[in-house]
Amino acid sequence: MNKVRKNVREAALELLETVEKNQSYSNLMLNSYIEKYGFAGPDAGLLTEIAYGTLQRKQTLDFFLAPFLRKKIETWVRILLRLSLYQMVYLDKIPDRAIIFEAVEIAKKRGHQGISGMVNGVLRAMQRKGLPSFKEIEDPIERLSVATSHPRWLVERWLEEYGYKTTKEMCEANLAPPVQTARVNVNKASVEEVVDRLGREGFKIEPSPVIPEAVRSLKGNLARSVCFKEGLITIQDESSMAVAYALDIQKGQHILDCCAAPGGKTTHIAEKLGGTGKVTALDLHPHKIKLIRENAERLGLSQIEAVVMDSREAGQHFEKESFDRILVDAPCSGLGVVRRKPDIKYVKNIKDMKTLQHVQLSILEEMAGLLKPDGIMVFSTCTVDRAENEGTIETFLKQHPGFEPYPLHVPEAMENYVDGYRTQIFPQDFGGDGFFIASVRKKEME
Ligand SMILES: C[S@@+](CC[C@H](N)C(=O)[O-])C[C@H]1O[C@@H](n2cnc3c(N)ncnc32)[C@H](O)[C@@H]1O
Repeated sequence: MNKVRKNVREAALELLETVEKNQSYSNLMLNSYIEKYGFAGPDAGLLTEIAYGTLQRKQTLDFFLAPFLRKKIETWVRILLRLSLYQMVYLDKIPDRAIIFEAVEIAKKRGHQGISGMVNGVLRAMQRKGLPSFKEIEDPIERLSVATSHPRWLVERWLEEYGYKTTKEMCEANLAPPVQTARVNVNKASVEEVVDRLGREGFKIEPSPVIPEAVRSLKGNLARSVCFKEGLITIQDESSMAVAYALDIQKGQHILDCCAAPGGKTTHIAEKLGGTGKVTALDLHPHKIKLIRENAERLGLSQIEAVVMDSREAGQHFEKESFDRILVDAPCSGLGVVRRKPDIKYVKNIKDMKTLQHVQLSILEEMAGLLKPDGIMVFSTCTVDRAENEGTIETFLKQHPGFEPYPLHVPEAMENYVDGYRTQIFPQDFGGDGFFIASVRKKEME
């Protein structure tokens, strides 16, 4: 099928308008735009850079623009100004005159002469007069919020929960693009073999300093590698890889992964079982269960059974106390992954977090009955929020005297981040996603 040719910046404008209007997730939208307009290579890279960068720095760009805008402007014009300014300030490969020329052409096509003149005038004035300084913002909380483009309520919440230094480092780390990492399927190849093979495929690879079975890609998208197609690797963040360690897996065990799609952790668990035991993977949605099955097949992991099920009803389908280990990788606010999904920081709110905590507790509650005595249950989220993380697991422990904290197992390089039975990983710690992991044990006699 012939794809409609589209200019990269016009596509970026369209994508950002859709994200803003529908509050839809930028990472999903990006893939569909790349597909829709048939972008590849440098064009796909530039679209990603402009769309993510503009979204990531939205508040900062609006602060820069404010003194140059005299009246209210339409949303698409604001987005066009933001994405042009993003390129002028943060990308050094494209000359300003080319950026302004393109912005004016898009404005002409989309609007009338007046709008294109205004876009031209604003961008040229910014070029001439320079940008306002963050030093003009007296309130330190507001300054951090604007300079790092994190909503004020979130900065205030993190300041209260983690203090100024950690919050500032986290907000800054959230602006840096993540390094792509992959987990080696050690049942099929060693890390050295995979590093060597990916190197020969043209990728720039180094072994992970944090996770023994992981590699980092300094150049190239590993999802396009032959190693990926042959099931030698899985694209996964390093923090996420720590979760399977927490389960303290022994060969032959039956493990339940009750919020499993797309199966990043399910497949890691199965790899750790090394062809023994069984993993039962649940998720709410049939299309997501399909992803788990596809991943299991690609990796050659036959001991995974994926089932569509609401894990809050799992007690009706499985025998009581029938699993050796249970993973609750719960639905969460996702504030640990804003580097990958910048829209999260603008759309989530405290109400969402309370609702999610309620869901998390209902899932943990249902799972409690399915775990064998002496079994271990791990609760994890990809968020950074004390109430949602520590709050949920502490509430669970209070409500379930038959459970106790179990010392958290992590790879050696992560031991410094552990606090007894739990860890809150920040994006600035070793470059992984913000993640929370806690492990609890069911006492022998409940
Ligand atoms: C954080 S994601 C899981 C990521 C996955 N563990 C991985 O590593 O690839 C949470 C998942 O939980 C699923 N989910 C949410 N509520 C659920 C429920 N009540 N029962 C089963 N799955 C649920 C969502 O569909 C989503 O796929």
